[in-house]
Amino acid sequence: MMKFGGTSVGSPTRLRQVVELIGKHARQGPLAVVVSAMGDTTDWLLDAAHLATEGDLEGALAVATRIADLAKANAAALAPGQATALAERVDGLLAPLRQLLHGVSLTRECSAPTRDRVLSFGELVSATLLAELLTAHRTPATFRDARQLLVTDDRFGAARVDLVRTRERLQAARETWGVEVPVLPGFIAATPDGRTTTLGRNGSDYTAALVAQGLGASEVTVWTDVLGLHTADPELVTDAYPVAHLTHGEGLELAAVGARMLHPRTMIPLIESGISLRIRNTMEPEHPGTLIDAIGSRDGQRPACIATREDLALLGIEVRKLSDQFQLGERVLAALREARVTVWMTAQSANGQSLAVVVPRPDAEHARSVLVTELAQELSRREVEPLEVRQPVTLLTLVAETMGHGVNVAGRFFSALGAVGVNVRASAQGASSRSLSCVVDAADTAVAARTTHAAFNLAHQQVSLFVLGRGTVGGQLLAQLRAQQALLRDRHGIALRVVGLADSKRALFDAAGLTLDGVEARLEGVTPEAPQARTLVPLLDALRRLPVPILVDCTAAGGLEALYTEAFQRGIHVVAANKKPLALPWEAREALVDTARRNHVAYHYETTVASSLPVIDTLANLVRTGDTVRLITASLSGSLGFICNELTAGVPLSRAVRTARERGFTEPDPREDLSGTDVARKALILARELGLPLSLSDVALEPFVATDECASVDSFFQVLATQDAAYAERVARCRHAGTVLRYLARIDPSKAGTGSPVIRVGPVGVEAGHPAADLRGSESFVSFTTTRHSDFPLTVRGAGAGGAVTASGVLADILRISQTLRGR
Ligand SMILES: Nc1ncnc2c1ncn2[C@@H]1O[C@H](COP(=O)(O)OP(=O)(O)O)[C@@H](O)[C@H]1O
Ligand SMILES: N[C@@H](CC(=O)OP(=O)(O)O)C(=O)O
Repeated sequence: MMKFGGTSVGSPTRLRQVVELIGKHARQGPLAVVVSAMGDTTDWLLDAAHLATEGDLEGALAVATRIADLAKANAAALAPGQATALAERVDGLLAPLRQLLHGVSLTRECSAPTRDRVLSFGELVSATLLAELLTAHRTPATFRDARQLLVTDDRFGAARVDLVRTRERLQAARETWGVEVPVLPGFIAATPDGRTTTLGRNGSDYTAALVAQGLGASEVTVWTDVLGLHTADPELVTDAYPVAHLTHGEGLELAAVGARMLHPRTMIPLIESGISLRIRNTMEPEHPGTLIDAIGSRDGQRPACIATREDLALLGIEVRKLSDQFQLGERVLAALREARVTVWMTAQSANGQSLAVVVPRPDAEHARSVLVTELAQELSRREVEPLEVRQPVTLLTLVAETMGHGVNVAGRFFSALGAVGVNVRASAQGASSRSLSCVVDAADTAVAARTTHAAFNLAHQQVSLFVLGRGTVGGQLLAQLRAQQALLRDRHGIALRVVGLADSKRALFDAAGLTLDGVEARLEGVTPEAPQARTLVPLLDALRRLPVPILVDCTAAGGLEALYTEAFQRGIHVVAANKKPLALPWEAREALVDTARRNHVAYHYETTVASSLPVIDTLANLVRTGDTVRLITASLSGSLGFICNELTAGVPLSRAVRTARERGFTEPDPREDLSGTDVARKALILARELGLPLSLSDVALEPFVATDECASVDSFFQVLATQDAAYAERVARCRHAGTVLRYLARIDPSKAGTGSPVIRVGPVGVEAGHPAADLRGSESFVSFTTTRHSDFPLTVRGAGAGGAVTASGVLADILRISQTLRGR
């Protein structure tokens, strides 16, 4: 048995392949064919019915013409010599459809039986034409009307098949058929009195399974447009991959929870009769595709599949009174069964007091009114809360044969969803232990499918980065990512993907990941747009939907705290080298940190003090472990450290500053360093880690160079040159006194509340033996004198400035988030 889906017969190229495949297999042994409507014909027919109901007959007939044109074009391409005859055939077949649409437009009513009749024309046309085309290509074939073979009840739209009568008819028919290949329309059937019914969307697979069973076929091949059944819908999850071999049980579970590949009932006849099912790609017929049989995979490779069923509604029913007299679950399900509403999932609380039911969204209102009637008395006595309907929602299910044996499957499933901020509205685990289902909002479908799929199928943790700034730090970060990406993925299981890059005026974003080679030049090509922070907010909405989203702030810009807040509120982590948001007035800084905490996201800023040196984390650990910090002394400015060393070596001030700037040691605006403001900010960040509610105005600050009169960076350099001699003299005085000029910060928590400043920042002449005396180049140091480290202060020392080291610190912060998520 071969079944060809709409995707296989939608274009001449594919149809040609179908005719060839059938020809080849028909020569090898008896073969039967089931075919679906061409391309999207079924959707078009639904549109036509809708337009006619609205009274738009012209629109409805135009749709009918579109369907006819597609069929004629396909037929003409395959059998040019018979184009006219086949076109007439198509028109003849569709004439009753036009009459039907006419009728609907007059009555403005399209009942379920009428809708099924309208829908049947898609399959009728494609099966009739396929039989003709096969015959024209020397594979004798005959159209066999499924409506005379498949007997159903009268649940139009989702009819139930009378299996016994259907099997009898198929067996009897087979006796009368000749050697020609029978070509049957999928999806359609009829009631015992001959009224056309349909089996539900994607029902052709079910037709194929039933016909295979009735005719005694050994195998069913479903030909489609993908290389088999994938671990998830490949349209939603780009990383999904085809599964080679599944058990019938897994196939049944996937079908039951709504994997679009398989109609819910397809597996049953196959299991009953031990028929294997293959899913293959029409355009790649050599590829083995997916095999679903009684045995399943023998090589122990058992992928976990994610199925998504969309366009559903969740009905919530809650009993107020604690009592078991309602038998809520039984009554609700019986009422819905009676009303012929399909129930995709139910979840009942352990005490039976609340119940969630998932139904097709188009049936939601009907289901609600059925339940309101069923529970009318209880509702009027206010024993049951008013029914809640949430829609549209998606049923997301993890299916794996070995799930029952795995540890922490549910934990991984739900924490993956939680990590990307997806709310689980209801959940259920079947007794089979083969599946775990949950209901999520429709808007979360893609992100939920991608994250859960990755959590179970991918060896690596995906991380999505939105990088702000491409200056000294941002540029280096991109270079390091380029260099480390492959190693991090292959050796450490972390796949870092830069999805966004922005500077102060432009932004680039691609959810699939930006190619890092040449990305800066591409950003340059974007039309500038300002103000930046506001235009970035919509991109955060896209970022939050990606796995482990992190906003990486490599700028030194002010005012980004609003963007951080927006990020935190969307469940996005922030890694920042930017000190400014941390130097805001105490309350604003607290509010920012608190927003991150409340939204359970990380805000890492190790590089804001002494670049990549482990200062913040060291201090946080001292505090967390109950040590008391008595004094912090530090040389926190790599640039001022460098400048002091240059001055000591006899270099004039203005030249020393220029070199520091060129080497990337200073802030973009060197006045921030030379005024001492940058050091004051860093000292403030450290003091606040101790819980001291201080602000920048509390810092006793003596600048290294007064920068007040300089309106611009250029004028500042002019002023600097006039001070070269004074600074040379100052250094000489220090040398004379046996000291070295340094710019230090001192934090003394014991001064808190005394009126004396806790934080002092300024130039100091230090004597030999002081930890700052022999600092080289741009080296920084921070020393913590604590209760536990009282005799020998805990000292952190090393390169404390520069693009490359800062970027490596930023990368380390990013990795810290990724590793925590992997539980390492
Ligand atoms: N788990 C899955 N594996 C493969 N394809 C899937 C899966 N889930 C959804 N799909 C989608 O189903 C499509 C094929 O289904 P369908 O449109 O019904 O094809 P056909 O017309 O051939 O029956 C694929 O193109 C793919 O986008
Ligand atoms: N044409 C019907 C039946 C079907 O199964 O089609 P396909 O094989 O293209 O999924 C539908 O669209 O629902």
